[in-house]
Parts: sequence; C-alpha cells; structure tokens
Amino acid sequence: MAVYTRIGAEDMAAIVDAFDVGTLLSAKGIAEGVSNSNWLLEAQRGEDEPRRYILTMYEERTDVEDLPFFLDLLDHLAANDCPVPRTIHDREGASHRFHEGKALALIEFLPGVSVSEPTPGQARSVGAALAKVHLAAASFPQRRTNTMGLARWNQLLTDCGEEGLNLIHPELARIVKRELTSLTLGWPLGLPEGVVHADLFPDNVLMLGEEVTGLIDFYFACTDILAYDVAVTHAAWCFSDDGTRFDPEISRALLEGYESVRPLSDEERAALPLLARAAAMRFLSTRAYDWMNTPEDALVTPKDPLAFARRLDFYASAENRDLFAKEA
Ligand SMILES: Nc1ncnc2c1ncn2[C@@H]1O[C@H](COP(=O)(O)OP(=O)(O)OP(=O)(O)O)[C@@H](O)[C@H]1O
Ligand SMILES: N[C@@H](CCO)C(=O)O
Repeated sequence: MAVYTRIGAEDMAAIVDAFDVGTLLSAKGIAEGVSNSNWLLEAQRGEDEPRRYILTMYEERTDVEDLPFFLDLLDHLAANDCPVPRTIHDREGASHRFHEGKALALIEFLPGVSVSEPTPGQARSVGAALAKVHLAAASFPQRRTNTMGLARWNQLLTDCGEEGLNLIHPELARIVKRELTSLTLGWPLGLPEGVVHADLFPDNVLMLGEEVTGLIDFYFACTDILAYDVAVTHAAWCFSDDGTRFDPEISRALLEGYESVRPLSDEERAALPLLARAAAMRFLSTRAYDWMNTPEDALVTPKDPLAFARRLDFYASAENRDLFAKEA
C-alpha cells in the first residue's frame, strides 16, 4: 500500500484550489506503488465535465531537487506526442508545491491498465513507445546523472556483504563479483546517449488493448545510454515474473517495435548482451539490498532478488549469445 501520509479533506480541497482545477469532488488513496504516496482525485471546474488527476506526494526516496527534471520532462514529452501524463501547474505557474514540508505534484490521469501477461502486439507497442520517448527527449535541454548506475550497484551489493548475498542464494556473491568485474571492464563507450526512463516495467505502462495510453513513473529517468533503456525494458518484459521463463516472441516483438521508430546501430546491437546483464544487475542490486534491509513489519513487501539473478544467468549464458543479433 502506498499512502504514507494522511491529508485531511480540508487540506486536500485547499491543495486542489491551489492547482486551480475547480472543486474537489472525491479523493481516494492508491494502493499500488511503493516509493511515493498517490491519490486519485476528481475535480470539476464550473460546468465542465469532472476530470480525474493523480496527486503524488514525494516521500524520502525522491530528491526534491530532481523534480524539475522529472516534471518538465513529462511536459516536454507530452508536447511532443508521447503518451505520458501532463503536469498541472499551480496558480503561480509552478509544477510542484509543498504541503507540510513535502513536495506535491498534480498529474493528468490517463486511462488504461497495466498488463501482467503481455502479448507480442502489446510488447511491440511498448518498444515503439520507448523509442518515441528517446527521439522526443533529444530536444529536452536538461540533464540528470544516473544515480542508479554501476557505482551504485557496486555500493549496494558491497553493503549486502558476501554472507548476506549467499543467504539469498549460495552462489550469489561469486556471481555478483564476476559480473561486476566484467561490466566494469567491458562497459561500452561512445554509444548514443539521451534521456532514458530506466524503469519501464509493465506496472509503469498503461494500455488499452494493444495501445499504450500512458508511460508513467519517470522517477528514475536520467541521461544515459539509450540501448541500456532497451535492455532494461527487455529484462522487465520478456520473462515470467520469477525469471524462470523467457519468451522469445515477446523479445522479438519488443525489439521490432523499438526499431520501427528508432533503428539500433550495429554498435548498439553488439552492446546489448552486456547491457542486458547490466540491467539484470541493476534490479538484482536494489532488490537484494531491500530484501536484506526491509523490516518485517514494513508496509511494503520487498521484491524477489532471485527473479533478476535468474535473468542475469540467462543473459550471461553462452547459449544466449545471439539473442540480440540481427535476424537474417
Ligand atoms: N497519470 C496516471 N494516470 C493513471 N494512473 C496513474 C497515473 N500515475 C500513476 N497512476 C496509478 O498510480 C499507481 C502508482 O503510481 P507510481 O507507479 O507512479 O507510484 P510510485 O510509488 O512512484 O511507484 P513505484 O512503486 O514504481 O516506485 C500506478 O500503478 C497507477 O495505477
Ligand atoms: N521496477 C523495480 C522497482 C523500482 O525500482 C523492480 O521491479 O525491482
């Protein structure tokens, strides 16, 4: 459940008034999501049809200094025809405000649902939507360093300690050491960079049938290698949740969809096997850390790190060396 902060009815009405979207009709906490508190609001201006919004209150995990990057990016992408929600600015024109010391943003509600078992058609649309974001963000003037890159994975996994990792799986410390070394030595240089979403899991994509109606949760977005974002999306979409089953059809459709909008260069394709191992390490590291550091009585259940250890094993296996090779 993700409503960490209570906002009373009067305060909620005052917040809605500050964003100048009319009269508050209803407000409901949203259970999904783990990082921030979210509410679904309905408000009505005069005789207009009532409209729905998402109110997000940023909790500790989001650095307020990064908010202009995240929120301006949404506006830039929406203005360039990408399926992302616009932000509602307040009466002073600001994209976020503060309530009792915490930052708040009001975001357009988009229809659609997150799929749990994607079809190839849906994967193709997601690939195309990701490529569209990459192209549209090329004219976005702001930059943000990836604070969730190799150095951070190293730090998180070091904090877990060898013993801790081996409690998750007896081979994990050895595998992690091997992978961190090969990623450090082999990290690709000179590939095209730009704004990446960096967390495009099915729960961050809203769909109606095969149409992508919303890409959401840009709170890890940053400037990094574009093909790394393809690798993250591949790791997130092409396996069963627990990482035991890889779906080659979804993989093919996702890459085809991406390339229908932004073809990958030979260098990017050649780097994908390593970038996919990197993507698996990214989520293995945060999940292993959370697995070991989430108190038992916490509101959220930590996600299984082994699901990404299995993906890592899959991507590192010699049998799958040609997974990203261009098909004849
Ligand atoms: N613009 C939107 N339109 C419709 N629904 C939305 C929108 N933004 C968020 N939601 C809903 O709110 C839920 C939580 O949002 P979000 O994933 O951004 O939260 P979070 O706590 O930042 O997430 P995470 O757990 O991925 O860090 C989503 O799963 C979705 O159901
Ligand atoms: N999408 C991530 C959580 C947010 O970083 C995961 O599934 O581990």
